[in-house]
Amino acid sequence: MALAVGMRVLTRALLRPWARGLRAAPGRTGPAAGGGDGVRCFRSPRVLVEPDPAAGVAVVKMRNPPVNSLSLEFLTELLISLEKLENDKTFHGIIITSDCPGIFSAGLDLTEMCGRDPEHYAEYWKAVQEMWLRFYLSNLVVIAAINGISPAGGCLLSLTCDYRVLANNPKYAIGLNETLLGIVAPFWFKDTLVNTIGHRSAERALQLGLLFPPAEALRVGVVDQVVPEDQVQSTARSVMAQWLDIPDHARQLTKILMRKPTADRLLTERDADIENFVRFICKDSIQKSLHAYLEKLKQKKG
Ligand SMILES: CCCCCCCCCCC/C=C/C(=O)SCCNC(=O)CCNC(=O)[C@H](O)C(C)(C)COP(=O)(O)OP(=O)(O)OC[C@H]1O[C@@H](n2cnc3c(N)ncnc32)[C@H](O)[C@@H]1OP(=O)(O)O
Repeated sequence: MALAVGMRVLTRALLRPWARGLRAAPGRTGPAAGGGDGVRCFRSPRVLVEPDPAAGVAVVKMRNPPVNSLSLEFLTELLISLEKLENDKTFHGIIITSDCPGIFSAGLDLTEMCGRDPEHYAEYWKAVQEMWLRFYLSNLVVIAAINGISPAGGCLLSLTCDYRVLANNPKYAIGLNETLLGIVAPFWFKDTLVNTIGHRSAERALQLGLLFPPAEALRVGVVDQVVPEDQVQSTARSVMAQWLDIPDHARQLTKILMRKPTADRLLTERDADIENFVRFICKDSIQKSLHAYLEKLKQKKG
């Protein structure tokens, strides 16, 4: 228990000033109607939280259209929602899913990594680290109901969860495809994938930038279950019930036991990781490839 409390204190202490500022800002987030049972439902412009107090579960819907790219503001709102749910003793589990049809998350927001200054890159990267740390170490059961394509950072967010349910739609794919963009998945992205699918499969997937369609994602273990699209949410709910049957303290401590060494690696190298990212992303060659990639995305439309 002391370990669990220690981890919560540590991760809370890591909450960035940008998050504190936003939390205090009136009108950005705020309590909304949550029923007559005293449980509050928190909303923010890009995150919709649907609480089910009787089940001890909240569904967190990402709605940052068009593609749920993980911008600085969106990451901040996601973290604040997570923190609020963690601090509310009503909740023991969350299901994270998308409100954008066909897209779980397009990953990190490329516009946050292009044509900005080094200070911005550092701030953005710290927010990405924070998202990973907070979700990876959350004391809640976190289940991803993946109802759309989920490349790169979108896959990373799924990999922080305790269980992944993917909709069986041939248009959906999931994976860390960074090499296809000419960028390198950082060591903690890599560690999370290795912890999920093993070293050999991770090495192949990372070098080739593989995006796995549902059947392959299940075979390699990137996801735990593939179900018809209309059963993703209900499956996530029944899996959640099974996880919530386990005594919470034993499950939480086991989660920390399994994940702490991986998280510690980033925690001890956090500043160096930010410096590496800023140095890497500021390179002319990287900026050119990211610009070209964004242009290609825009031209795709016609
Ligand atoms: C030495 C070691 C040092 C290591 C240092 C670290 C190195 C850096 C590591 C960085 C890790 C990066 C992780 C990432 O997550 S990068 C992002 C990866 N994501 C993708 O490649 C997905 C890109 N998007 C798509 O493929 C499609 O958009 C998608 C299939 C998701 C949806 O297709 P759809 O046809 O529905 O929509 P559009 O393509 O038309 O897109 C609509 C608009 O959204 C914009 N868009 C899309 N994706 C992003 C994004 N990730 N960020 C920002 N904006 C995005 C797209 O441009 C369209 O915009 P417009 O409407 O303005 O045209």
